[in-house]
Amino acid sequence: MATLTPMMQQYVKIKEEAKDAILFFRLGDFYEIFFDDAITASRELEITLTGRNAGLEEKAPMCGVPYHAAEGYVQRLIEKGYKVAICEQVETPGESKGMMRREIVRVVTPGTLMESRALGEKSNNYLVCVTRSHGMTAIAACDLSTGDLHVTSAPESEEWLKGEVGVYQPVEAIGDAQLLQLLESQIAPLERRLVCTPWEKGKEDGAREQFGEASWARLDEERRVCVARLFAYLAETQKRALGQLTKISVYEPNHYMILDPFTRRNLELTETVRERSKKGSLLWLLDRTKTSMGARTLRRWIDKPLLQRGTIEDRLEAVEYLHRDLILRGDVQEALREIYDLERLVGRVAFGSANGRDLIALRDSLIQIPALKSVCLNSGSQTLAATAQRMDECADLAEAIAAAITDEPPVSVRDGGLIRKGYHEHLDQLREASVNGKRWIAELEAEERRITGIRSLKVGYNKVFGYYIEVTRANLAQLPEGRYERKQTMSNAERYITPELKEKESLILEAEEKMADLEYGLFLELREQVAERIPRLKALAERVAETDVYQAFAEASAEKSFVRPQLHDGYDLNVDNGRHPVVEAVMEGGSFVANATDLAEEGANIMLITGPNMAGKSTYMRQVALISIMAQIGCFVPADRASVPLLDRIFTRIGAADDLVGGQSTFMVEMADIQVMTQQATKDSLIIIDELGRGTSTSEGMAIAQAVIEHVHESIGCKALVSTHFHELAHLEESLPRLRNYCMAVRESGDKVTFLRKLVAGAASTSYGIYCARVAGLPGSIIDRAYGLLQGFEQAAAEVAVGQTSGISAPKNSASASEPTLSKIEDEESYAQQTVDSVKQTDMIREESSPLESAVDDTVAHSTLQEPKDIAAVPSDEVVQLSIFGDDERPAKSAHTAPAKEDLKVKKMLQRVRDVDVMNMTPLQAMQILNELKLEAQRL
Ligand SMILES: Nc1ncnc2c1ncn2[C@@H]1O[C@H](COP(=O)(O)OP(=O)(O)OP(=O)(O)O)[C@@H](O)[C@H]1O
Repeated sequence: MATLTPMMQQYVKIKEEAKDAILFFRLGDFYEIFFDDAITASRELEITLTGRNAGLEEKAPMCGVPYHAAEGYVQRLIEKGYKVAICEQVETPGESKGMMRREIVRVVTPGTLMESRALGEKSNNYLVCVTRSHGMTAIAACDLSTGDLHVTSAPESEEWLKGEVGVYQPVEAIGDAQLLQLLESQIAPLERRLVCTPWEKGKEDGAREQFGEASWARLDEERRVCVARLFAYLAETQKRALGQLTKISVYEPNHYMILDPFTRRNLELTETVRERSKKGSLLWLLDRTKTSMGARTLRRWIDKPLLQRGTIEDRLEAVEYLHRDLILRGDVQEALREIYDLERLVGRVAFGSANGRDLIALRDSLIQIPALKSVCLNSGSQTLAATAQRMDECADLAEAIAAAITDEPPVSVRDGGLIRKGYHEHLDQLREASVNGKRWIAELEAEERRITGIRSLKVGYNKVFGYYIEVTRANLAQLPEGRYERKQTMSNAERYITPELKEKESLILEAEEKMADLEYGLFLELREQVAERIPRLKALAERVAETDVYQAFAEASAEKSFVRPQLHDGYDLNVDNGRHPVVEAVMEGGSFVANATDLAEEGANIMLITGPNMAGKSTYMRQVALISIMAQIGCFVPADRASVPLLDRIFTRIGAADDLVGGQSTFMVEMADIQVMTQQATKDSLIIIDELGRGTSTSEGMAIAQAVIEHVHESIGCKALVSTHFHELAHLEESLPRLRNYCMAVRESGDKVTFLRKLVAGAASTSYGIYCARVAGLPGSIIDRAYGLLQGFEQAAAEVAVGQTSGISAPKNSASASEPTLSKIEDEESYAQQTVDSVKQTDMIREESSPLESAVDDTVAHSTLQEPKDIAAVPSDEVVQLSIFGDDERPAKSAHTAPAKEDLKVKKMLQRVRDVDVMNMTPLQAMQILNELKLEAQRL
């Protein structure tokens, strides 16, 4: 039987330690990859797959990458979701007999990347560990590149876990297999990608030692378990000291507003729903930070609005000073501009990869601190002064670096040229020796020419023979006897040496070698000094980042005319002329229409908003949520005045892009969300539901919507904004004392509808669905027919309503409540059956089209409708609700007889037309559906 070669035996043994990673096996100047790893890597990296004799009958598949270019390849594999184990030769050639020793020196994983090229400057790169112990679920989130480590825990709850992990947008997760499964199914589809590794090993002693007895003692049991596991994973993959991990930031979940992953996405806090880009998000709007640390902190703040009023007021106080004092703001910005990414610099120092340039960047950053500090101390703001007071200038370090490192050091730390003259006596002597030696040699040429009289004589150098004197063949006769020793014969010349030349040469070479070693040693010493100050530097970075966020808030607030919100511990939320900050920012010409909000414990706390598509309902509801979030992160808000309570949670159910998860239908997702909401919302929460109950048949949807609204009203008592297409729900205002109807005002003139974007009291009377269909270009005959049918339906519904109590009641039996309107229009049995079928089919069509409703494209659909030229110019008394069916506009009343089969088709068609939710579609989807409708219409 064939046996593996000794080297391949070594490979196989090492590969055992890194089964889930691609093993880069160092052989000379290459990392070689073998067997299945080679097949995967050659495919993913598009490199040639070859074979190597491994002692087996067939060659082992192999591919390789040069060691100096490995970083890029490793990165590409990591980006594709692989882990890479780096195996190095850990002894120099010839050190021992036989096979050279090799070991895995590091396993690179998505969550443990240190190479800055692969890391987003303005975002963290989190690895999370999730564990279950002592009846609790714990989360530890770590960014190894900055040394950030956050830990928290809560009584076991999947909802909580999903929400909390989502905050970190992790790229990698480890811990309990079961919890990871949950994350894989729930978080991974929302985040870019999540590499999960079940991990049971803990290293409590190691972690305790790392973070110190005192901070360990403060951790609850379940948090210790979690941190210990995370630490074990890091220790095992990184195989080196992790000096950047100095502090555990412990927090309690109830210190922050809870925002579940959907709410964060729906409100577009850090990225947009559709493109998933930062542009168009709240983060994008507010990011006026000058440093990467500031940018990362801003993102964290936006993801975690505060619940302690004192801390929020502190932030607002700093923002206020910076907001009103332009010069102060300018000075702070100026000082921040020159500060590099201290956190990542520190990370590289701890990791051992910081070079001379990193230390110079550190020096330059530290030099700015006194100026920043003094500006903040003299700002008048207590918050800024307190932050500045805690800024450790680390002046000793700045001086040490300035004294040691040259201004423009090379990238490499091993080849010299790093250390300043005058820093180290022996180094200076060596330099002197080298310089003198070189000068002596430079002078030698002239001297020998003079002595020999040979003008073409020259002194040269090559790697094999070192320095030599070269004389051309033609001049050999002129050489004085015995002066030189022949070393090398060339075709046209002879090369000679002299003992003195050799002496100088060894002096120079020795000096240069020693110099490089000495410089490297001195550099490492200095880097070690920096490493000792990592906790101080990290604390400084935190303060700088905070200051940066304050000035960013102030800058954005000044530019966008935001005002300082008044926070209070009560219930009521009052906003005068509130705006949606991002919609406003992207709209040209400042035409955003501001709207007020008044939600009061003693008055109305539920707003039921009706109105046609595109009227601005979603924008308004999101704006209320955003104003609260901005206030609770300590930023000014887009309004003329805002008095806001501390919300413990914002819950949104906005029908956009929410059916991404697990292929569930929109309706199922909606119901699951509502279930969570009913369980978790408290009186201090804000609930926002857009298009409640739209995923199912009209009557069932309406019934569910009513039941949910009643529950919010009666049992939860929180503030709620609910939009609905069901105008019929307006009657709830009569039975629910704390609910008020609102609608978005619309003005009609002739056959044009103008959206005024103004919120007014009262309910909307129509949804303008057919109007939208006309604007979308459906044939006139269909539109006329649709109006005729609609009139018939309305009449029939009115007749039916006469015999019923007002409004609809929660259905006791959904079967009986599922087809009230259509089935009652006709009494013919066969027609009733057809109608039931048609309703069912309509429902199916809705189900099918639900994914189309998952994305919002306002702009294209928007542009198909007439817009007001100048909204501000619309007199307020014109802001009234009119029926689109002005008598003169309405088509002649058609005789309403028992409908023929065609009518049924038209009804179905009409139903679809009414259901088309153009605003919630991408342009492509809208075009597709409109084409379909046109074709169908032509067939009719
Ligand atoms: N207050 C406002 N001032 C100016 N323009 C606005 C305002 N509110 C919304 N808009 C514009 O109208 C567009 C549609 O708004 P929005 O999506 O909120 O409508 P909607 O009533 O929720 O519609 P749908 O029911 O179809 O979802 C927005 O993209 C924005 O461009």
